[in-house]
Amino acid sequence: MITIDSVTKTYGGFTAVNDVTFTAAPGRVTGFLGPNGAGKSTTLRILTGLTPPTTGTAHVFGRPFTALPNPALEVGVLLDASAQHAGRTGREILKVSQQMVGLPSARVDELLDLVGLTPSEARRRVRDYSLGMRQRLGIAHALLGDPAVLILDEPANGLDPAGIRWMRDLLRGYADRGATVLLSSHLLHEIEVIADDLVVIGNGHVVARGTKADLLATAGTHVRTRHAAALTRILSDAGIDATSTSPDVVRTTADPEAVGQLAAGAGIALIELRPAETAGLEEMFLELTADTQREGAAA
Ligand SMILES: Nc1ncnc2c1ncn2[C@@H]1O[C@H](COP(=O)(O)OP(=O)(O)OP(=O)(O)O)[C@@H](O)[C@H]1O
Repeated sequence: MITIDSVTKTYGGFTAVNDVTFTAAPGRVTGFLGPNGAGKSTTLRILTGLTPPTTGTAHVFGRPFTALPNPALEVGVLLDASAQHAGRTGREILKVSQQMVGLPSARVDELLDLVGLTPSEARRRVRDYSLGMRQRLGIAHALLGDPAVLILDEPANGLDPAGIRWMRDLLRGYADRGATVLLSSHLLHEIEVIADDLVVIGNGHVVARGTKADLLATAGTHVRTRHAAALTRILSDAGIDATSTSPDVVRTTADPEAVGQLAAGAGIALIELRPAETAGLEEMFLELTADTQREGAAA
């Protein structure tokens, strides 16, 4: 169980993480999403004791990470797959940790096998690893102590399609066996497929959190038109709840047929008209974080 309670982090006058609260529960994969610079890595660094919060608490199993007696046996962490000793071989990196944590030496081969690094790859120095191989080694390192909590920052980064599927199955298997899995990713499709719960962060604030099913099952109709403001006005005048969520998107509680008729009556051409529940994670993400998107900010 991971509990982040009212965590704020300021650097000088800049607030990187602002009153962030969420939990990640056992048996579930929690996806942590946000645009570049939203505060994901800072939150995960606070959670793993690398950065102190300015205020608030971040707990794993009810305690700060730094208070866990042998964290590697309880929490698997992958924050930066490139942050490994470049001059050591993959096997040596796992071996050092296996000895430090006090695990049987057979665990190293088990892990190499689990993450699909061959014996010859394991003998190569990490400086000669591809990004995907580093990522696999980083995942092996996180899983070494068979922890009940996994905290992974962009674990799919650099993996090929087969690798991404492998990782998805691996994390799903962990969660199904009762582990708490918290992962951040820019790969929204991956998160949409694997996550049970979502936390969306923008500009340091949590802008949405809940089960994926609840967050994606928004009732109503999604409309795209070059005349979003005019359509919103017409729907509102007809007593229908409608909001323009971005310059060319309108969300409304009316059904698609009613919206189509009102738009046709007003001579407004529609680009898209469909039930909102089919809207995917990408759309929800872009709408929720529209104010904080670099590209979207000027639109
Ligand atoms: N040590 C620091 N000093 C000053 N500002 C910092 C520091 N660390 C992070 N920040 C700022 O805090 C904000 C959040 O950064 P963070 O790395 O947490 O974002 P992120 O959501 O992980 O982004 P990305 O998806 O690009 O990795 C950014 O504006 C960043 O520049």
